[in-house]
Amino acid sequence: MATGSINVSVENIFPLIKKFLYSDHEIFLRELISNATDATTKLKHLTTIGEAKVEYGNPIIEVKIDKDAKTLTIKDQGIGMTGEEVEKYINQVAFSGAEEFLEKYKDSAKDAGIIGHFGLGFYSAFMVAEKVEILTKSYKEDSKAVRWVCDGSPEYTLEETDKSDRGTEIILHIADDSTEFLEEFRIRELLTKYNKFNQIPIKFGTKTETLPLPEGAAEDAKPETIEVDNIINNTNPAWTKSPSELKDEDYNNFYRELYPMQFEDPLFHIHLNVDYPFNLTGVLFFPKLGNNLNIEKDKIQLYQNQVFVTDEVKGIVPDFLMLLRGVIDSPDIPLNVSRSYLQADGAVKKISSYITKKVADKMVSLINDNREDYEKKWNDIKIVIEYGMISEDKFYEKSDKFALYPTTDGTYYLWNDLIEKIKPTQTDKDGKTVILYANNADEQHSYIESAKEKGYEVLLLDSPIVPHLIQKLEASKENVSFARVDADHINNLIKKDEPKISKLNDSDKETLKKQIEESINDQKFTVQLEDLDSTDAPFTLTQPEFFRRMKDMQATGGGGMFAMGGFPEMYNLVVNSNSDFAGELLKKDNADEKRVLINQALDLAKLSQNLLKGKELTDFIKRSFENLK
Ligand SMILES: Nc1ncnc2c1ncn2[C@@H]1O[C@H](COP(=O)(O)OP(=O)(O)OP(=O)(O)O)[C@@H](O)[C@H]1O
Repeated sequence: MATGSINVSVENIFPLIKKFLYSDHEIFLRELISNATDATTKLKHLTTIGEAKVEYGNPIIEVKIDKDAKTLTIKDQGIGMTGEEVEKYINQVAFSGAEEFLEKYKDSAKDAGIIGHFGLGFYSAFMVAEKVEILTKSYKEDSKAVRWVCDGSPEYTLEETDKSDRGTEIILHIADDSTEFLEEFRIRELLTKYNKFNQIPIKFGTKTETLPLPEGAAEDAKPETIEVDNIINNTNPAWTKSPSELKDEDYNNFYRELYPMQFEDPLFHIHLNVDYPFNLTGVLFFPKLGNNLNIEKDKIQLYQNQVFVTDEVKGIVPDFLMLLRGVIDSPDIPLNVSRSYLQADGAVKKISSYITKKVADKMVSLINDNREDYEKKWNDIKIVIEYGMISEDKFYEKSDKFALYPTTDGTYYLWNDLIEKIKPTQTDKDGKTVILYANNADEQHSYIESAKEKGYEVLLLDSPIVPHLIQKLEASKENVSFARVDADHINNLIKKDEPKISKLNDSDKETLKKQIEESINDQKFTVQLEDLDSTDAPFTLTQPEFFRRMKDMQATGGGGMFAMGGFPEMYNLVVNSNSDFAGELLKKDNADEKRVLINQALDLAKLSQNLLKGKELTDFIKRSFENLK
C-alpha cells in the first residue's frame, strides 16, 4: 500500500471547500455523474477508433444508497483509471484545480453568486463526505484495480484491490451534517433536476414491471412481474435530434417532459442548432402568455452537454426571450464564472445575438406560412415581440416583417400596410401621419366611434409596454405620431386645414368658459372651448397624450426624466361651443339651474371616460331618476 501527501499548500483544503460552497452542496452529485459520463463517452470514443480493445456494450451509471453503511455510491462502466492515473488526475490535477479555485475566490467567497456557478469537479465530494473512496479499474489490458481513500486531510492511501469489472466506483462516506444525501427522495430530486437528460442511462434502484399475459391465458391468471433497472433519464431529448425527425407532437411531448406541471400546449417552438462559430443546440417554446410579464417559474433551462446547469439565464439569453421556455445546451458557454463575467463574454454575446436572429427568422416564416394562424396567436405572443422590439435593436430592425398592428375591428396590419392604408386619410395639415390607438375597446368606445365616423382606423394596442414601443416607433419612423383616441377631440388629434365655423362670438365664449369653470369649481379639469360640429358631444373629457404616456411608461418602468416624480391625472374638458347645449346654457338666467346642467353634462362626459365612480356615480344615478319623474 502506498501512502502520500497531496500536493497542496493549504493545510486542510476540505473544510475550506465546505465553507465556501455551503450554498450549493448538492452540486457534488452532478459533478460526479458528469465525471462518470465523461469516462463512459471517452471509452465509447476509444472503442470506435480502435484504441480500446474492449466491448463497449450498453454501459450505465448506477447511483446507490446504503443507509446502514452511510454511503452513497456512483458507479460507472467507463474507462477507469490505473494507479498512475489516479496519482496524476486525482492527486495532482484535480487538487491543483481545487486549490487554484480557493486561492482565487477565498476573498470573494461571500458572493454566493460566483461560488454557486463553480464546478469543482471531483473534490466537491468533500462538501458532503467525511471520507471518499475510489475503486477503479482501467480499460487497459493487464491493468490492476486500485483503491484510493482520503478522509479530507491532505493524506491519502492508494493500494491494489480486487475489483474485477472495468470502470470507477466513487464511494462517499456521508458526513453527519449531510445525511439528507442518504435519503432516496433527495437523491431522486437531484437526479431529476440535473440529470434528467444525461447522455448515459442512470440507474437508481429498481422498479417492478408487469408483463403482458400470454395469449390464451386463463381469465383469472395473474400477470407476471419482474424487477427492472429504474432508469431515471431520457438520454435522447428532442433538442439532440434533428428537426426533420420530429413532429409537432414530439415537441409538445418534450415540453411536458420539461415542465410536467404545464398542461397547455406551447404555441410555437424554435429548434436551435448551430456548430459554427460556437456550439449550441436547444428548443425554445412560446407559451401562452397574454399580457403576463411576470414569469417566474418554468424558465428556460441551460444545459452543458445534457447536464442541467441553471435556469438563471439572464445575460445569456436576451431579456425579452426570458419570457419563453425551453432548453439551451452549449459546451461553449463558460459556466464556471461569475454572472458579470458572463455578460461581458464575447461568446455569450454572440450566442445572444444568434438566438435573437433565429427567433426573428422564425417569426417571419410563421407569418408567411400561415398568416391566419399567426394572427390568431398574436395576442399571446405580442408581449414577447413587443418587448424584443423595445430592447433589441437587431430584432426591432426586422420587426416590420412580423410585428402586427391590430385594429379594434380585428384587422391585423403589418407596418407598411398600415401606413399605406391610413396615409391618405390620417395625415394632418403638417404632413404627419397620425396613428390612432385605444388600449381598451370598451372603456374608450365613444372615442373610437368618433374616430371611425371620420373614416379613421383605430389600433388596439393593449399590452403594458405599448407606451415604450410607440415611443420607439415615433423616434425611428419618419413623419408618424401616435395618439390615443381619448387624448383630445378627434378634430384636434388629426388637424386638417378646414375652415372653422363659430356659432358663438368671442365674448360669449369667454362668458361660457367662466360659467363652466365656476360651476365645476374644485374639480381639476382644464376647460377648453372648441368649435366642433354641432352634432358632436357638448362635453368630452380628454387626457393629453404626452402626460398619459409618461405616466403609463412609469407604471411599467422607465419614463425617462419624469420617472422620478408621480404624475397627477390630467384631463381637459372639451366644450363644443357649436353645440345646441352650449347655446342653451348661455341663454339660461337661473344660475342654479345652469350649475345643475353643467354638472350633469360633466358627469356624462366622465361616464364615457369611465371616471364616474363611487358616490359621484350614486348621486348621478339618483339625480337622473329624479329627472324621469
Ligand atoms: N469516474 C471517473 N472515471 C475515470 N476518470 C475519472 C473519473 N472521475 C474523475 N476522473 C479523472 O479525474 C480527473 C479530475 O476530475 P475532476 O472532476 O476534478 O476534473 P475534470 O472532470 O477534469 O473537470 P471539471 O472541474 O470540469 O469536473 C478527470 O479529468 C478524469 O481524468
